[in-house]
Amino acid sequence: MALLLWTDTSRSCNPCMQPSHYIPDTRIFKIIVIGDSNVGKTCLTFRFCGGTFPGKTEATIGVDFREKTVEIEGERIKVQVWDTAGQERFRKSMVEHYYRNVHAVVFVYDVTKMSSFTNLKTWIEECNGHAVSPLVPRVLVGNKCDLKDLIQVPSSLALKFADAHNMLLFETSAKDPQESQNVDAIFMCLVCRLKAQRLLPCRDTEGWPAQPQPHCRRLDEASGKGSCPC
Ligand SMILES: Nc1nc2c(ncn2[C@@H]2O[C@H](COP(=O)(O)OP(=O)(O)OP(=O)(O)O)[C@@H](O)[C@H]2O)c(=O)[nH]1
Ligand SMILES: [Mg+2]
Repeated sequence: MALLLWTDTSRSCNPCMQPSHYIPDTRIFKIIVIGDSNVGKTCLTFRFCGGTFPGKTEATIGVDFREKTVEIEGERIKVQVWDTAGQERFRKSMVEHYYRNVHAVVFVYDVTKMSSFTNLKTWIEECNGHAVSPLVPRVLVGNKCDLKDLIQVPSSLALKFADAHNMLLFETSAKDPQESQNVDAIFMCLVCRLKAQRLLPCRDTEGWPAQPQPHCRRLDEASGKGSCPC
C-alpha cells in the first residue's frame, strides 16, 4: 500500500535503485516569510503551523523554522516555513540562506502601518537581487485586519500593488481565530501551486539542486492531476 511507503526512511531519489511502485519521500517545500519588523510574520507562521496566536513574541533573530505536513490529493507534503527577521541587524548574516533554493515567498505588511506597505518594494528588490526565479510563486499578505479602526492601507491600493507584481493578495489577521482559515489559505495556495509545478525535488536539505530534477517526480503526477483552491 502506498501509505506504508511514507514511512520509508530512505532518502534516495535515484529511480534505478527503487522498485517500479516506489513513491519518493515526502517532498519538502521551503517557503520564506519576509517583511518589516513587527508586521506579524512570527504570529502568522505560528498560526499556520501551530494553530494558535502566540501570547508574546520577541523580534526574530536570524530565522525560526516551523513545519507543517499537509496532504493534498493523496500526497503528503512537508511545508517548511522560514520565519525571517525583519530587523536588519538580526538578518544580515542570514539573507543568503533565506533565498537559497526557496520555493515560494510570502511578503507581509501591516495594514495599520503604511510604512510597512511602502517598504515592500525594498523587500521585493532584495528578493529579485538574490536571483529568485520568476517561477517561484509569491503572495502578498496584509496582516492585523482585526484592528479595523486603525487601518491605513486601503485594500484597493494593496490590490493594485499585488496586481502590478503578479501576486495574489490576502488580507487577514494572525490574531483573530476566525481568520485562521484565511491564514491557512495563504500557505495552502502556495503548496497547491508548487505541487502543480510537479518537478520539485524530494530532498529536504539546503543542498537541494537549484534546478528541478525530473527523476524526483511523483509517479502519479504523470497523470497531470492537480487543482488549486485559489
Ligand atoms: N492586533 C494584531 N496584532 C498582531 C497580529 N499579528 C501580530 N501581532 C502583534 O504584532 C507584534 C509583532 O508580531 P511578530 O509576529 O513578532 O512580528 P514579526 O514580523 O515577526 O517581527 P520581527 O521578528 O521583528 O521581524 C506582536 O505584538 C504581535 O502580538 C494581528 O494579526 N493582529
Ligand atoms: Mg518575528
